[in-house]
Amino acid sequence: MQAITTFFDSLVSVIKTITVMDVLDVAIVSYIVYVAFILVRETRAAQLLKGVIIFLVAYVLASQLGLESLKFLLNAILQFGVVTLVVVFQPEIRRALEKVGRTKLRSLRFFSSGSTVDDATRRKVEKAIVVVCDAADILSGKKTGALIVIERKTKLGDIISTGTVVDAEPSVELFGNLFFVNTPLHDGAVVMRDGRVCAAGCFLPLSQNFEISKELGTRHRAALGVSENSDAVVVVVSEETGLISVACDGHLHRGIERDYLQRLLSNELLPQAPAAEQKKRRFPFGRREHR
Ligand SMILES: Nc1ncnc2c1ncn2[C@@H]1O[C@H](COP(=O)(O)OP(=O)(O)OP(=O)(O)O)[C@@H](O)[C@H]1O
Repeated sequence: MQAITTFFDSLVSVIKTITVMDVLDVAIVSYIVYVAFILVRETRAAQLLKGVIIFLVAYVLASQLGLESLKFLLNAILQFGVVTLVVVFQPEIRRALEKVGRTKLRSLRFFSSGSTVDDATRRKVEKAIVVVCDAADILSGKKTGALIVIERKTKLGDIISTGTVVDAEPSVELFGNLFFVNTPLHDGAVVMRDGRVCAAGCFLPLSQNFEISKELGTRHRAALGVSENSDAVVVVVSEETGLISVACDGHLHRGIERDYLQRLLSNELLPQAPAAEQKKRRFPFGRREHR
């Protein structure tokens, strides 16, 4: 009984020393950990996170139990580990930092005041989405390979500069011409910006993801690559199978029907009303991922 009283006394005295700033401090750190977890949840960095936690637990145990050799070894790994992790996970770190950079205050729930895109831009994007879907459907039927990158907030100037500037209103005929086999611009990707076809024949970075299915060639790897390094949405039509796929946020969604493609692109590219935005999930019709 005496021990319990002493325990509660010391608990109360510890609680009394907690200030508002301590609570704020813990809340901020918890939020950062939560955001970091959300950012890495569906990337290969998630496995890394587990590895790091196991490593830290081993380090603490080694220190507590006085296992000096193990502690020395873990210490040595730790010294090189940080640099190695930064090099190996450079794409993930870059993407996470870009995501943080793209966060707008008003997109936080407290500041949310609805859509900021004017009606004219919205109509232009809506029209472009329909054209991209129609074109993808037709190219899919003809088994003509296509790669269409739709720029969002991350500017793709470095990718556009590898191709030829087109700057044209999108149309099914234009996409048909651009991807027609053996024409000068059919090799590479078309980049769209603000509802217009900005450039064609662009070279994209290939994905470094070693978990991608072996049956996927460089067109799909290029689509994934640009979606890993930016917030672009990429539509791919396979020359081999005619399948339509979409790469977004480092994920490839294969075998998509035209109508599903239109709903998906609308969800990703058109700002939602605040209430709808809260309900919105990425790829709301279920993940169709095949790697
Ligand atoms: N880094 C790249 N950037 C842009 N386009 C690329 C890139 N790599 C390949 N491509 C395009 O993909 C074409 C080659 O596709 P490949 O057959 O290797 O890929 P795939 O994923 O198997 O596609 P498909 O199913 O259409 O055959 C190239 O001719 C080129 O048009």
